[in-house]
Amino acid sequence: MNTFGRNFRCTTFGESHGLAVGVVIDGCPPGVPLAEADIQPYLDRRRPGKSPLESARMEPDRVEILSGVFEGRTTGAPIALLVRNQDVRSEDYDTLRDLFRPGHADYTWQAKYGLRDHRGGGRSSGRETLARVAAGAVALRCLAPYGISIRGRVIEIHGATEPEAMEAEIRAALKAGDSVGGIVEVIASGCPAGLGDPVFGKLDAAIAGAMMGIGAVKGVEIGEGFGAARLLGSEMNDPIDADGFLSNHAGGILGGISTGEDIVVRLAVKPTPSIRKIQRTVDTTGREREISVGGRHDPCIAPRIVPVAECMMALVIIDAMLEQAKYRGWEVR
Ligand SMILES: Cc1cc2nc3c(=O)[nH]c(=O)nc-3n(C[C@H](O)[C@H](O)[C@H](O)COP(=O)(O)O)c2cc1C
Ligand SMILES: C=C(O[C@@H]1CC(C(=O)O)=C[C@@H](OP(=O)(O)O)[C@H]1O)C(=O)O
Repeated sequence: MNTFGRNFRCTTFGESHGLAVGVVIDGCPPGVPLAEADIQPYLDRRRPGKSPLESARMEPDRVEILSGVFEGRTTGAPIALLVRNQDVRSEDYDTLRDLFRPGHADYTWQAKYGLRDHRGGGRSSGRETLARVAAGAVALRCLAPYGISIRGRVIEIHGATEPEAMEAEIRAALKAGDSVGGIVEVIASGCPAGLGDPVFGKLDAAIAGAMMGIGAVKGVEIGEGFGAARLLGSEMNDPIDADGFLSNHAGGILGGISTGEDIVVRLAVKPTPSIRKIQRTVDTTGREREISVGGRHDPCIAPRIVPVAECMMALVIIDAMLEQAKYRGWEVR
């Protein structure tokens, strides 16, 4: 499945070591002011090579708007956004042609398609997320007039919660040829009450699906999440008075519909699969082998996921806003 969304439909395309990665957005309302400069800052936050604690692949990730914008405004036609790959070094991946990396998608893509683009994981590479970020930036442009803002942050790395300790965990893993995971939190503020579509199109289900659809995400919780299982009803419920909700254990969603409070989501991000440390694996003939993975990799994916998760949240919310507009008659512009 390469398409996301019911109303604001995004189809991403491209491979990590192909010519380019991009997205076609169909369903963006007409008349939204949009320029490359509105999208580029989000891609700049996501791109690799910004610090020694992430992949050393140097990609400028300059976005080109190919269609759907005329005289600075969206036309209602499909918006095609393109980013050309510039620093692939595919030869570093030659040994992966016949070998499966433990923890990556190599084994399962081979099982599904009977072949795979082994260069940097092809489409299973986290590089595909640049297309989601470009689409999310357009969604955020649409949401801006409504006072909706979305912010993410890393709250834990390998058990550490203080910024310096988190960084030390990544450095230690890098030095050991290993990797670490972490927890990312995303909060959407300013969403109106009433977004989401019960029974099967619940807002929390849509958010969980969107977040789980990001590579390396192994868990999603909303509000109290797994902690809710350990609370009493009187602790979990959010009392209401004439001014609104007095707490937000629900994480901004009840009955699959937004309450108008902050929507609070946390993602568990696994340690990066591609590591230098030697591990056991098999080749495509089933022969047992050992592997130490080359190429340029993130020692920790959690910090890189922050802008991606923000943009996935934006895509879910614009989709829900456009759906709600059908019922309530207001326009998203
Ligand atoms: C932004 C981002 C960056 C990533 N960087 C790497 C990386 O450098 N090396 C790697 O092996 N996996 C990386 N991943 C994770 C793999 O793409 C992912 O683990 C793989 O596709 C298998 O999917 P799964 O972990 O969701 O099962 C990254 C993922 C994202 C979203
Ligand atoms: C290139 C990016 O991240 C990549 C995500 C990734 C992976 O396996 O997910 C592996 C590395 O690159 P390659 O696909 O060349 O192996 C990372 O550098 C990017 O985010 O733009």
